[in-house]
Amino acid sequence: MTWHLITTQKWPFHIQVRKLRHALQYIDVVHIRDKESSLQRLKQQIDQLCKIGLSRGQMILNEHVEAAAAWDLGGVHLSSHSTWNANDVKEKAPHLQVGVSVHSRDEALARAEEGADYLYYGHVYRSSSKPGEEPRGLAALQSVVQAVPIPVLAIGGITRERITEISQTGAAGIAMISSFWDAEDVEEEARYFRNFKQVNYETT
Ligand SMILES: Cc1nc(C(=O)O)sc1CCOP(=O)(O)O
Repeated sequence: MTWHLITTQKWPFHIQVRKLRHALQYIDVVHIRDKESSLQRLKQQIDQLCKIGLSRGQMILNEHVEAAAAWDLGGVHLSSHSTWNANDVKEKAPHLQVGVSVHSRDEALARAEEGADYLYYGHVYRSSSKPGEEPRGLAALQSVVQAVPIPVLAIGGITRERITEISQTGAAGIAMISSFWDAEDVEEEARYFRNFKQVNYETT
């Protein structure tokens, strides 16, 4: 299972850096998702993450294709209503991994066709980040996983208790906000997800 940790606006960035520092050894990918900050501010944030030991290759930037390429990050993640598509990103910056958020099977098929490297499908469970919106559920996740030839990561309301059933759908991984950032012990939380990933690799 791939594990993406997504940054949040709920906690100030310096608090997120502090939390990340504790969990660093267990973290694979940090998706920097901040729709408000300037590019200058995002650059400062990325520099701070580098300083605590994350590599640029471990970072995915939300939406800012040119910046992700210029700063030599591992990838870019596009929202479902992005003005970019994966094909255009690949033409501009072939080395960037391109992820796209999708909310239906048809969207998933279209984004895979356009050349996305991976998808987020959600929200699978009720999520405080999507208040009042009905979750799409595990069966819908499984149907997307089966429809496309690229990895699908589950997003929305992901917790420890749910990752076994998520992995049973064939999903390639999980992406999360709250259950990491709001955990009392972020190191323990991160260790759990990392260990799950390793167990899962061994058994599949
Ligand atoms: C950023 C995001 N995208 C979603 C989608 O369905 O596309 S759900 C979501 C929020 C995920 O946050 P949490 O882990 O706190 O539920």
